[in-house]
Amino acid sequence: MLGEVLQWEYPADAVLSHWLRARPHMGARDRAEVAEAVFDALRHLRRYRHFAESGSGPAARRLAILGLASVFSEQVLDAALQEDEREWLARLRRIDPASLPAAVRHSLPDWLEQRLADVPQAEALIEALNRPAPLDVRVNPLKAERATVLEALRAGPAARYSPEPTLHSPWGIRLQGRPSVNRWPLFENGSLEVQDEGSQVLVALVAPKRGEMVIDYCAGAGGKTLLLGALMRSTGRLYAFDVSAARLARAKPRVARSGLSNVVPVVIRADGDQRVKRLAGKAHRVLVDAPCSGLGTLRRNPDLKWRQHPESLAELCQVQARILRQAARCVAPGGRLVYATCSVLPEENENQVQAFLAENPEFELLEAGPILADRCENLTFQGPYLSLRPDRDGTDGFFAAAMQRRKPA
Ligand SMILES: C[S@@+](CC[C@H](N)C(=O)[O-])C[C@H]1O[C@@H](n2cnc3c(N)ncnc32)[C@H](O)[C@@H]1O
Repeated sequence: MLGEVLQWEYPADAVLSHWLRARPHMGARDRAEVAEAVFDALRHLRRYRHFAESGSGPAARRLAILGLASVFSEQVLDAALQEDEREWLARLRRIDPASLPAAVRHSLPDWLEQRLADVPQAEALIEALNRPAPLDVRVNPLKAERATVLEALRAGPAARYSPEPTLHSPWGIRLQGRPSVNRWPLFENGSLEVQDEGSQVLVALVAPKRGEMVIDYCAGAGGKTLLLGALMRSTGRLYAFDVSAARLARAKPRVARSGLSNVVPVVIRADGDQRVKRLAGKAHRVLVDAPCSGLGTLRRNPDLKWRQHPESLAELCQVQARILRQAARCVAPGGRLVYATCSVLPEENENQVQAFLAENPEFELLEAGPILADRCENLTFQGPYLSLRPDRDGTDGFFAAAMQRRKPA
């Protein structure tokens, strides 16, 4: 299966789910261990490939052994290996990672190692992106209170996942391990959704109010739509736009579970969409959760660093600029435009916002800190943007900028 993942034809989690679905009799623990080993191999692929050069036998087996070494104790794994494999692994265990070149140690392609070097405290960020993430869920404020849900989780079988309130988001609960949240009654009745804490904070920056007209311009499967709608207390109108009908379709059951009645999903065209044109200058808030490299989510999607390349990134940057320009036209005078990504690269983030503001003087940048002060505690701000990082904030990497269309004088 690792061999198939390494063809890069499909995202790793899709290959893994397909493989696991074909093995219905495999136990929950075995499934979790296979998933962990595959993701570990993807996280550390460059380092493991460097190590695998010294072994013998099929390369995918050597990579799999290195992934499994992160899951099983030395004793358990060694018992399943051949003599030469045991000796090879023992030799590797003695290598000091600090002796390896940085890009090999960090398991990054050269181009990405160079781009990340410009980000402040790059080493800490890269190390955090190379570690597995906990799972964050969000309480649906329309249906439940965080304290009540937390109490219920701690009193039931979910207690083994050590539920804790998230530090920054007032709606989040952090779980350790790999719980199957989608089978929990609180999930089925719409009280809980899976959503990274960073994504929750980003919605707080949009801060929609009751009765407003709001557009989630790149709504996808509705991760942020659901919280936007709940903050509007299911009033007003919340357009969920996306060019992908398949992604929007995945939002449908989630909206149904959440109890929201203000969401209007619309499949739009990338250019010249008439529905978008009709909304020119009308929306109080527009969120652009732009398609991006996703490099801020490497903890959960480690294959992204191997699936992206400088050309795909340059293309994404052009798409981002175009979507931002189009979405901005929908913002009413005095209304708010939020541009967000789950990337940590300046070219997808600050640089996009600066270029947009230079071209569109009718928009001004707002300070994210004061907007978030009443809802989200313990956040660090350096400048006007919201920037979240796994090493500092414990969330995936996110960026967001809030802008306002000036009212005519
Ligand atoms: C980062 S994802 C959105 C994730 C979603 N907001 C969430 O929180 O779950 C970006 C989305 O932008 C959509 N997209 C790509 N090009 C677009 C365009 N020109 N206009 C609107 N949406 C677009 C993609 O289909 C994708 O669903």
